[in-house]
Formats: sequence, structure tokens, C-alpha cells
Amino acid sequence: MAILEVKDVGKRFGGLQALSDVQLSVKENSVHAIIGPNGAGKSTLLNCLVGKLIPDTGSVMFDGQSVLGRSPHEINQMGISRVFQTPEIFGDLSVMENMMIPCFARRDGAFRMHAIEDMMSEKDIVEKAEAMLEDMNMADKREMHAASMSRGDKRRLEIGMCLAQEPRLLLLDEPTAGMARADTNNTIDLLKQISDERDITIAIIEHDMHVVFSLANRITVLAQGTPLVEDNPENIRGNPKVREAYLGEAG
Ligand SMILES: Nc1ncnc2c1ncn2[C@@H]1O[C@H](COP(=O)(O)OP(=O)(O)OP(=O)(O)O)[C@@H](O)[C@H]1O
Repeated sequence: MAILEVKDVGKRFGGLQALSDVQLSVKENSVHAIIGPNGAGKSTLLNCLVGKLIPDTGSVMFDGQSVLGRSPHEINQMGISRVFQTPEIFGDLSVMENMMIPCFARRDGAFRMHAIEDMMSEKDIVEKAEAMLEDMNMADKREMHAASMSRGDKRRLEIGMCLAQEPRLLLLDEPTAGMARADTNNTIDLLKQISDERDITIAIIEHDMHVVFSLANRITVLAQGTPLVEDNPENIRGNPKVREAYLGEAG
């Protein structure tokens, strides 16, 4: 069953048709990669899914409900959580304090700024945040200043913060961009573990083919704002049109 269904989506920026006739069907519990050359429209499409942009045409249905016209916050509450290219964490707070923020938001519907002492007195929140840090293998970094961590650990924390919102669909926008190979491999392992152990669907935009082919069980190739093909990784690898449009370029 598809958890996300995009039909006939188009988006124009002035004279530029960034997306046209986009169809995308993401199966529940799959890892679905969206790839394509620079400027193909991947980020524009992602922004249409999370309410940051409103498409000019078409529909976006999540779990049978339209996301169009809803705010990013409402879409997040529906069960879609997004991980950005640059980790969105609070550098001045500790790892634990960062993790407590989405735990509050999940419980209260929205995060209200609590004093740190108030946060720490909320037993259920502390327990949930601790459990998430355990799951993310970050319990030993609990008291660390978030800003002082490696890029890979910041990404790990951010992914954990998204999971604390208990989303059904996790959207990742180039999660390994700018990472050293060791951090990239750690992120691949983390995402594999999340996909295996949780009832969650992952959609990922990624330039790094090693990441794409390590994780995805379905791939959509966008070229010039339109889907070129959607298939399994094996067929995508062997597809000459894809090679020409993208893989050849990526090496
Ligand atoms: N807000 C905007 N205003 C005008 N043009 C835009 C805007 N956002 C994106 N574009 C243009 O739309 C096209 C698609 O851009 P988009 O960022 O979606 O591509 P992409 O596939 O994500 O590229 P990349 O892989 O380089 O991140 C590009 O030509 C881009 O310059």
C-alpha cells in the first residue's frame, strides 16, 4: 500500500517550470530514493510534500489525506518528519536537552519554551529522551554540547529528534552531504537499522550513489522536473536512459 501518493504535480518559478507531471508512489515501510542531476527538481518536490511550497497543479496525499493547503506544522503532526541538509539542532544545548525538545512537542502538540530545570523535572519526557538516545547509540554523549559533536553525530542526533516525533514517513534531504566516508557509512547503518526495526517509511534525496544503492528498495529518477523512471535498484542501475541522465555523470 502507498503511504504517499503524488499525482500530476507541477510547480513553476516565474519562467522556469521546475516540476511538471510528477507522479510518485511511496510504499509503506519502504526506503524510496529520489535521485537526479542538479536542478532536476528534487528539493522542490520535497518542499511540496512538507508544505513549504504549494504546487500549482496536482495532488499530494499522505495516508489517504491531502497535505495541500496545510502548514508545515500541521503536516508534521500528520506524521511526516523532515531531516534537513544541514543538521537542525540547538548547538548551545546539550545532546539530552536537544532530544527533550521533540519529546515535549510530541506530548504537548507544540513545544513551549520551558526552563531547563522544568524540563528535567518531567519524568516521562526525561525517560523518553533517554530511551531515544540509547536507540541512537548516543547515551554516552548525553551531556555533550551539541555544537561540539562531529557532523555524523549531529546528523545522528537530528535523526533521533525526528524519530522522537514518532513519524510514519521520514524525509531526508541529502543526509550525508559534506560527510567523511566513515560518517557516511555510520549514517547508512543507522538508517538501515531504523528501517529494519521501526514501522516507518523513508524517502531520501541523495546524490551519493553508494548511499542510494545501500539503502533504497525503490528509486525514482527525476530529470528536468519530470520522473524519468521508477524502478528497483537493480533495474535502475542497468537502465541506459538513467545512465545517460545521471549515473554516467555521477561516475
Ligand atoms: N525558490 C525558487 N525560485 C526560483 N527558482 C527556483 C527556486 N527553487 C528552485 N528553483 C529552481 O528550480 C529548479 C529545480 O531546483 P531544485 O533545487 O528543486 O533541484 P534539485 O534537483 O534539488 O537540485 P540539487 O541536486 O542541485 O539540489 C532549479 O533550476 C532551481 O534553480
